[in-house]
Amino acid sequence: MAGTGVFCEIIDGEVYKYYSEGEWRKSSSGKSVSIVNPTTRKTEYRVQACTQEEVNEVMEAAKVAQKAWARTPLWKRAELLHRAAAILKEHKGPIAECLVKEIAKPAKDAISEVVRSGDLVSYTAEEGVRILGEGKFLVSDSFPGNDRNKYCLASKIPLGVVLAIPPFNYPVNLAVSKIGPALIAGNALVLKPPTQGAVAALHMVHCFHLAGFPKGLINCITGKGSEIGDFLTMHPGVNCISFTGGDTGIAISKKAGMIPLQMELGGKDACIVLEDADLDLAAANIVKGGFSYSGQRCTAVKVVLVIKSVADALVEKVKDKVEKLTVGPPEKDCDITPVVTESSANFIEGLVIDAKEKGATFCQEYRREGNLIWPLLLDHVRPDMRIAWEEPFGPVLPVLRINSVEEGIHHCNASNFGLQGSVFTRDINKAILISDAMETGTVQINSAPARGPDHFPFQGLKDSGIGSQGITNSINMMTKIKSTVINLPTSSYTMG
Ligand SMILES: NC(=O)C1=CN([C@@H]2O[C@H](COP(=O)(O)OP(=O)(O)OC[C@H]3O[C@@H](n4cnc5c(N)ncnc54)[C@H](OP(=O)(O)O)[C@@H]3O)[C@@H](O)[C@H]2O)C=CC1
Ligand SMILES: O=C(O)C(O)COP(=O)(O)O
Repeated sequence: MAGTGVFCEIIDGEVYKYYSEGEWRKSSSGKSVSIVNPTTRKTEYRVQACTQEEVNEVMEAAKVAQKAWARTPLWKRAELLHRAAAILKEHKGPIAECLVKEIAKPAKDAISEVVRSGDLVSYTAEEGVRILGEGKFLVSDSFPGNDRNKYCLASKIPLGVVLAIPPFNYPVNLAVSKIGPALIAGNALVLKPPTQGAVAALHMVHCFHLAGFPKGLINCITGKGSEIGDFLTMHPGVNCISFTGGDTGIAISKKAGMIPLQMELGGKDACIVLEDADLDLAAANIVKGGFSYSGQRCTAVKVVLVIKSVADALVEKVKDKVEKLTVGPPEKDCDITPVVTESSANFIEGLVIDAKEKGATFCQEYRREGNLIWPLLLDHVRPDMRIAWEEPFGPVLPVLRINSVEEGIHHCNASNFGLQGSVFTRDINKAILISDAMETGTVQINSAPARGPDHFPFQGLKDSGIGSQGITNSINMMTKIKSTVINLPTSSYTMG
């Protein structure tokens, strides 16, 4: 059970502690932030509302710990990460329990998130050993006018302190996807978990604590992003920010100093279905892509663009599958569970009402109880409706009927987002041309958008992000190149 057994030291009475200098502490603010269970809409947990002084302490501790960590052999860093991954998986039960209660993630998916996180950390350790264990050796005579008298040794060095800010929908997985790469590359880390999901994240941090990482190397500050966010992201002690979330990321990128930024933001992933598509395959992927975790994934299918001649058939197949989705509490492992907050449910409802007023066809009756919204397919959506462009982050999926592939590509590229897209066709040549034309970070051919497998590059264009994630890219992003040039008194040619 959460907060008990090996986790008993992370809680004080009713309030979870924050993690600083290798210890679980109570904030001197005397204030806490409540986490409301999306299903019961009652306070489930409380976390510390950390102060600016506590942020300063954590940054100072991280800076000191990083220096020693950078001198720790790479294989030892990897060994500790493997240990943390094993502990994380061993304690998947209580961590998943928090995900169910804090963010209403269906029970099975909650377990999968923790297991996937353990695997991610292990893979990161192995990949780090491979890619950080080698550098580049360059010689000068390949550039015009130079003799072979300079040898350049280029290697990857840590950045310093990485600030990691994940979103509510993957509070554990999108935290470790930042923590793992930061640590293997020799950085220290300050985590600011999302408020909804903070307790799951604190349990995950404790697994790193139990693995025996040095004091101060990993830290976790809790509190509302709107209150301590700016202080954290503009803190002079931060050398890199890795953020996943919504528009907040755009604001952060404008305020942050001259430091590397990794931003994974929103998406409006389009699914283009051509007349020659396997409609059963397309329908299955549209339902899985559009409705898993109730549509609260940045990579969810968020708009279907289907060629008119096959639209009736596709909509019918999707509708049949939507009607089979189970709706209810996450504890019962239902497909559709309550969305994360009441304000999120209100926002989704606003998009639905707008579509209704402008004449969209409702394939199901709209139904809502509290934060629970029944899955809804909206047909005959037109570009003048908000839902054609905005990201509901909920179980509501619009279908736009298109006359041509060009119209579909135009709609996709007119969006300010550019995360992923997908295309369904049996013609691989057409699929490649469409993929090239879509202004998105990834295009999936004959499958729904998805971030994983976690070692694949994952990036958004336009307002969907800066830089690229995926294990290898994140490790590289959290390092700098350092060159040492050996200047020889005379040119030297091997075997020359
Ligand atoms: N591209 C991707 O990989 C993903 C994108 N997303 C996008 O994220 C959005 C939903 O996630 P959500 O968690 O609500 O996103 P938010 O942008 O609201 O929050 C993300 C994180 O930022 C924190 N935060 C809030 N304000 C600040 C601030 N001023 N400074 C620093 N940090 C701050 C939040 O903390 P707190 O909770 O305390 O407010 C949370 O930890 C959707 O738009 C979705 O598309 C989500 C997942 C993945
Ligand atoms: O946070 C998200 O929504 C993602 O990064 C998507 O991850 P997924 O494709 O594995 O659900």
